[in-house]
Amino acid sequence: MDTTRIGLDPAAELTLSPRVRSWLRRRSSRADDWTAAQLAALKGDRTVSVVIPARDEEETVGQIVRTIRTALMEDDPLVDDVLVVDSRSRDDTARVAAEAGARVVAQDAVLRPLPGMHGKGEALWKGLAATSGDLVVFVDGDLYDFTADYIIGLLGPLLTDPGVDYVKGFYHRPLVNGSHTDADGGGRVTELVARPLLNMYWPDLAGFVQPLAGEYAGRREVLESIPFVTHYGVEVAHLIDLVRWRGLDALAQVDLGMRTHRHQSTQALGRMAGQIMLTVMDRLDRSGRLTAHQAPSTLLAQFRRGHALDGVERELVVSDLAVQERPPLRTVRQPGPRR
Ligand SMILES: O=c1ccn([C@@H]2O[C@H](COP(=O)(O)OP(=O)(O)O)[C@@H](O)[C@H]2O)c(=O)[nH]1
Ligand SMILES: O=C(O)[C@@H](COP(=O)(O)O)O[C@H]1O[C@H](CO)[C@@H](O)[C@H](O)[C@H]1O
Repeated sequence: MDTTRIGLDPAAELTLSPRVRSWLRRRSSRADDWTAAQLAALKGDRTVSVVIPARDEEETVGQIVRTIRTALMEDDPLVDDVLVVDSRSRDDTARVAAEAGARVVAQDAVLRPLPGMHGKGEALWKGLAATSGDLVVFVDGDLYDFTADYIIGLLGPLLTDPGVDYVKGFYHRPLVNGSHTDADGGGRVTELVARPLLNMYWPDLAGFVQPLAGEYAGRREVLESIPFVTHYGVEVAHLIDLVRWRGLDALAQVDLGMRTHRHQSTQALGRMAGQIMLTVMDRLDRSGRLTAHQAPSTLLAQFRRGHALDGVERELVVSDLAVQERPPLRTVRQPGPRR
């Protein structure tokens, strides 16, 4: 595409906007900028909850919980509560997490009079409801190389700068496929879907290295004031909603080094991508920037090896990608942390 067609001087160096470059300088940090002892001393009477959404994570959740308990509850009292939200697991996630020392709640047991919704965003919203920490840290339960530095890094800006409301982690994301590792092949939905869409419609968010990172933290009063999209739309919706409500400067990011996790299949990521696209289109529609004359279908037809179908040597798999949305938690119950 000819850059002049979109108003760019062909000779100009293509770079981030001055606002984003300034934000990068001021709002990026590293996990080793702080120590657990320093932050534990700075914490004062503020409390910290860690929420781990976990669906079928029996292989990894125990080590994550033990690491947090040992380093950040016993050695240095930085964390006050570790909650694993058992998200309809079909394995021993709940037992493994409890034996490792976590509090465990079943996703559908929280705020029970409400009918249950589905997916990761629901697990996170229920985890927020089932904890009381003034600061809340979200960590995926499928991480292979989790260290306490993830939590320390995410809490650093929140405990040292009252102007920061929400902190995203970033890291190198290898794609590990059996014996083969692509050093930067992870974050496939980030690179193929989320990053292009955010750059197109919310260029102020272009400085986030990992906009879909599953490790992030925020102030409770802020987290309880934003909606949680269900399934995998939750992360992209948080950034869009927060930058609009609190402004870019209330957001920060921290370098957590490296992240390896259990990878989903390409077709599973196709469903995730669809949920993220539906979430983005919803936000564009709400802001009047992309009014759909016809609502997008939420059905996704995928094909895999298997039974022949109508002359095609493939098995048809149709999924409904529809996402829902939990309202801000404070609209559902009394605001603020419950001691
Ligand atoms: O319905 C769900 C789907 C996912 N998860 C958890 O959310 C985290 C991230 O999900 P996943 O690993 O599937 O996403 P990916 O990291 O592959 O993008 C993991 O701890 C999952 O166990 C969950 O609690 N409920
Ligand atoms: O970043 C991504 O593209 C996806 C998939 O990562 P991989 O390609 O499996 O490394 O993973 C993230 O996206 C999800 C949706 O926001 C988050 O919920 C996950 O925590 C995060 O791992």
